[in-house]
Amino acid sequence: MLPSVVAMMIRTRGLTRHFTRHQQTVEAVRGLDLDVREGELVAFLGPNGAGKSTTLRMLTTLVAPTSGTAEVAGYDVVRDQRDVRRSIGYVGQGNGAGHQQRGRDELVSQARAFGLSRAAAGARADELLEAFDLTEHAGRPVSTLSGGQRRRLDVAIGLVQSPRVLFLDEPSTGLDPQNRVNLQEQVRRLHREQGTTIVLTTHYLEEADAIADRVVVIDHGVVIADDTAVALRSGLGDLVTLGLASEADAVTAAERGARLVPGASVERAGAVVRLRAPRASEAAAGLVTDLAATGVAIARLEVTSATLDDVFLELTGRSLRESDTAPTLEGAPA
Ligand SMILES: Nc1ncnc2c1ncn2[C@@H]1O[C@H](COP(=O)(O)OP(=O)(O)OP(=O)(O)O)[C@@H](O)[C@H]1O
Repeated sequence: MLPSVVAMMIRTRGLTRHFTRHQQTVEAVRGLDLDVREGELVAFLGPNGAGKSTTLRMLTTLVAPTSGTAEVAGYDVVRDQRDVRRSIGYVGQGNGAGHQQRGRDELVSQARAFGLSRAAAGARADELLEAFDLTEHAGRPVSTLSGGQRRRLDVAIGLVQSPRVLFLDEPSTGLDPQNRVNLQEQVRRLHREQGTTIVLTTHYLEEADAIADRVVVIDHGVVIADDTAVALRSGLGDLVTLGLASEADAVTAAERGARLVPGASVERAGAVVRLRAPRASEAAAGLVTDLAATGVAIARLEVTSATLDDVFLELTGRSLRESDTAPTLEGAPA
């Protein structure tokens, strides 16, 4: 029996997975506590090897937890594997679609595998082809589709059984920027129109920012931040960079900035001053006027909002863009 109402669509407590190979242990996921409500669109963001895929594979019953618990749609991922699988769609990394099959046939056979009649399977396939702009390519063998079209077909296949939760593992990796944006739009539309709970993994900062209601930042198998992208970024504040005509002017600007911008952290390097503070952009105009009145000439002014990469840097001391290499078994954290 499918519980129609569950308090949380996903609930994990102390979810942990170790891998042991050649007598070395990697703690891929370490004590994950996570609650995802029905209808949320959540992105797991983290560098390669952070534990995102392993988390997804536990939630989709593909990998058993070493310890801890996880429930999906009200079902335990260890005890109620069949019910979990019936409630979810899962699109793994790479292409799941068979290469010689035609796109529409692939969708129909998946739908038939889930027990739909021939007519209902055909109707569902057509509906999904339409939703993912694939109708005109429906009769082509999957091997002839472009990377973006194939990925959209993968996501469509994950939706055949109208799952309560859709898991997407790095859906846009390997796609060019245009196809990536296109896929993101389709995912957001699916979420908006159908209200499907969606959990996806990504190591693209822009993707997490653009697509998700909520960003769970994972590093070395633990959650290091969990909030909306806006809240994560605004927690760090805006960055105001002032280029001054001389070092002496920069010293004055740093002093005035520290006084005039509430809660600012101020750094000076030569003739450049950087101020970071919540809503510093609003205080920037007042600072410019103040400095002009003091006779300090500003050669350059730049105001930028924090990015998710700044958030990751603040939390870990590493840039997500730079730390994007997979740790080896030897290099993994103990
Ligand atoms: N089957 C396995 N055997 C041994 N180690 C594994 C296995 N699967 C994952 N790992 C290790 O667990 C850690 C977490 O891997 P995981 O794939 O979950 O990270 P990820 O955040 O999804 O990375 P990516 O973005 O590269 O997919 C890595 O150090 C990885 O090498």
